[in-house]
Amino acid sequence: MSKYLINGGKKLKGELEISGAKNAVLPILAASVINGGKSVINGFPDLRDVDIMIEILKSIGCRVKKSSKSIIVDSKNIFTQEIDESLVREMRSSIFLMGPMLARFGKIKISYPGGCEIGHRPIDLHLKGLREMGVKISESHGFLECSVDHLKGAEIHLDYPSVGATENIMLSAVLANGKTYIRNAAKEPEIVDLQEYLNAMGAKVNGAGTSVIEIIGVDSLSDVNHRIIPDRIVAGTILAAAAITKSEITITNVIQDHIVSVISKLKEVGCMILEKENKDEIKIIPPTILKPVDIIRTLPYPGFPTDMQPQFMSLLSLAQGTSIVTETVFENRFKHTEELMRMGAKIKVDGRVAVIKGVNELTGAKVEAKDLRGGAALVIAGLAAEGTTIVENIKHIERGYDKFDLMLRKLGADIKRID
Ligand SMILES: CC(=O)N[C@H]1[C@@H](OP(=O)(O)OP(=O)(O)OC[C@H]2O[C@@H](n3ccc(=O)[nH]c3=O)[C@H](O)[C@@H]2O)O[C@H](CO)[C@@H](O)[C@@H]1O
Ligand SMILES: C=C(OP(=O)(O)O)C(=O)O
Repeated sequence: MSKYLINGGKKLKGELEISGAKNAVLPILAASVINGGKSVINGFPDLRDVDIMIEILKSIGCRVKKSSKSIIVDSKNIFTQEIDESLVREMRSSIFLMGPMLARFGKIKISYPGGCEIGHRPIDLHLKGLREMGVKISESHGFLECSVDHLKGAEIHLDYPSVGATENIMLSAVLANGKTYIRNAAKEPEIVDLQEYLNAMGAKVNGAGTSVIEIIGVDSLSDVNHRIIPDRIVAGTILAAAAITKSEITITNVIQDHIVSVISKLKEVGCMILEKENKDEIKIIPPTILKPVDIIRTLPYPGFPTDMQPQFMSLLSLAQGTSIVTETVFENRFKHTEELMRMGAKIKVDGRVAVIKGVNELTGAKVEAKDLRGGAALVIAGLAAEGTTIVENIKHIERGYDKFDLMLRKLGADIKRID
């Protein structure tokens, strides 16, 4: 089991370029099966989840070439619509194959997906939307068997703006007969990136980034070349690492509009944020004393992202005063708190609310990553802690951060990956 060994207390410095977004590249890779041709995907992050998605694509007949610059997928010769169960269980995002496979072949057999245990994570909204487009779905022994003669456009209202359901419905609607409207759609930037990718292959999708998305079905799609947007969660994580270590750093390849809610909370803890004129660079100047925040409430975009909640818990553990964090998106996303407490943090959790009483210092300890962002939060805490921190089970962290140790070492951190 690999782990990170961190000697805390070192200041970070310098500049770091942010990688492409995991949550954009995963649905886009799944979407590459729709066109029956070539997709060239640039600016991708080199992650475990990306490799699993590539394995899935290869296992159904796609030719995939991954180099340091791009992933090229040729989906012409797909020979099966059954997705390997062991791969699907590795990663939640395998569910994104439903929409594209139904759009192209009218069928798919897939098991329920695995992934980080941050909540129950049902897929009822995905299935409801697909059923409204004419898909017949039978569920037995943990498998979903879906089929449709030809998808038909539909008016779909989501009870909750689910990111995955919005994307799966978009993906199935691009080749459907007629128009589809998704109302109460999720507005995350990764959905806008998916729209750009689909439209670049000839789809007609409008409105991504707002709560109503219109998709006009087309007959066929062509080859495509696309660059993935920067990862707003990696950007936020690095800014949080700078804040907790009181270090001035600059990040590049960041879209400031995508992290407004995170920047607003960094300002509340006392950080100065200098947004460079060319708009894809941010410099952070942290205060000498971190201030607590009254309220952080995770919400769908543009609200404060649930994927930044654990990292802020680490940060607020060292603030001078008491902060309150409410997790509204996932019901089980506080697993990192017990580990933070081993490092000296003072946190009380009651249901979906965590009360964090700032302490003067965190101390290095042996801790375990229980999920992706919770694991990143422990690394950040380790950077600021006195002494040595060992973060175990880092396979979770490597799902979402492209060489996290290297990234932090570039900024001067003392962190080593040990196999
Ligand atoms: C690959 C990807 O993009 N992952 C992101 C995506 O996950 P994901 O797409 O899974 O997140 P959703 O927006 O779907 O989930 C949000 C909430 O809706 C619930 N729900 C969702 C679907 C459904 O059919 N029924 C249902 O009840 C979930 O259990 C959860 O409580 O958005 C999350 C919320 O911003 C982020 O944390 C994840 O990083
Ligand atoms: C929960 C996350 O991702 P996923 O939906 O891939 O599990 C995340 O990125 O924090």
